[in-house]
Amino acid sequence: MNDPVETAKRLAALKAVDNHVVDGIIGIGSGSTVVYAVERLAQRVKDEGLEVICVPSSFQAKQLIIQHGLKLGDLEMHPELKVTIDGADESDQKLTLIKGGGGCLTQEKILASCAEEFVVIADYRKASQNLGEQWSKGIPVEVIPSAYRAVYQRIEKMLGGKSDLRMSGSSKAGPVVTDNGNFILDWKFEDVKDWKEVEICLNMIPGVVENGLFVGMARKAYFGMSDGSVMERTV
Ligand SMILES: O=C[C@H](O)[C@H](O)[C@H](O)COP(=O)(O)O
Repeated sequence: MNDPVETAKRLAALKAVDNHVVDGIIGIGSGSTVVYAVERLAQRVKDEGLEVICVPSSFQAKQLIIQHGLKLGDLEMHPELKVTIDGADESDQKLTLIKGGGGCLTQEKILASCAEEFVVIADYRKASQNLGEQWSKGIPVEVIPSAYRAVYQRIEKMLGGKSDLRMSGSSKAGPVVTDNGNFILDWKFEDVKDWKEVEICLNMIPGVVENGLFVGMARKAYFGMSDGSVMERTV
C-alpha cells in the first residue's frame, strides 16, 4: 500500500485492535479507518480463535462485520461493550473529538458511551492542538428534518457561527439522510472556550438528536503518522 494516508490509517487500526481487543463484545465505529480495524479483527479471529461479537454503529459498519464473517450483535442484546473502536474527523490534545463526517455520530456516541473503553484510530491529518485547525467543515448536528431551520436559527443565536444543511451531492438531489432518517447540519463555530458547554447546549435545543462533539469520552487514541510510526495520545 503506497498511499501514506491509507497506510497511516491501517497502522493505527492494527495497533488499537492488537492492544485493546480481547474476547467479548466490541463496538464498531464507522468510516474509512474502521475498515482496517475490522480486517484486523477478522484476521485475529481466524489466527487466534478470538471470540468477539461486534455491535455496529451504522449500516456501513454492519455490512463490514457481515462481509468479514464476524459475529453480529446489537445493543438490545449487548448493552455493555468491552471496547468501542472508532475513527474521528479531528482530535485535540485532550481527545475532544469532532465526529460525524460520515453522518453516523448518534449511534457512534451511543456505542462510545456503552463501552468500558473508547479507543480512537486516525491518520496524522486528524491530530490537532485545538479543534478547527484541521477540520474546517464544522460540527455535525443530527436534526429531526422538520426542525432543521428552527435548530439552525437557534444555534446561530445562542452560539454564533453559521450552519449548512448537508447535501447529498451528485447521486441524489436534496439533503443527506442519516441511518436514522434525519438531516445533518454542519455548524461552523467561532471562538469556543468550553467544548463540554457547547456539546450540552447543542443537545438542549429541541429538534437536535445528537451532535458530533465527543468530550471526555476517549481516553486513548492512535494516530498513524506519515513516517510509518504510530503516535499514541492518552488522557
Ligand atoms: O460519521 C462518521 C464518523 O464519525 C467517522 O468515524 C469519521 O468521519 C472518521 O472517518 P474516517 O475514518 O473515514 O476519517
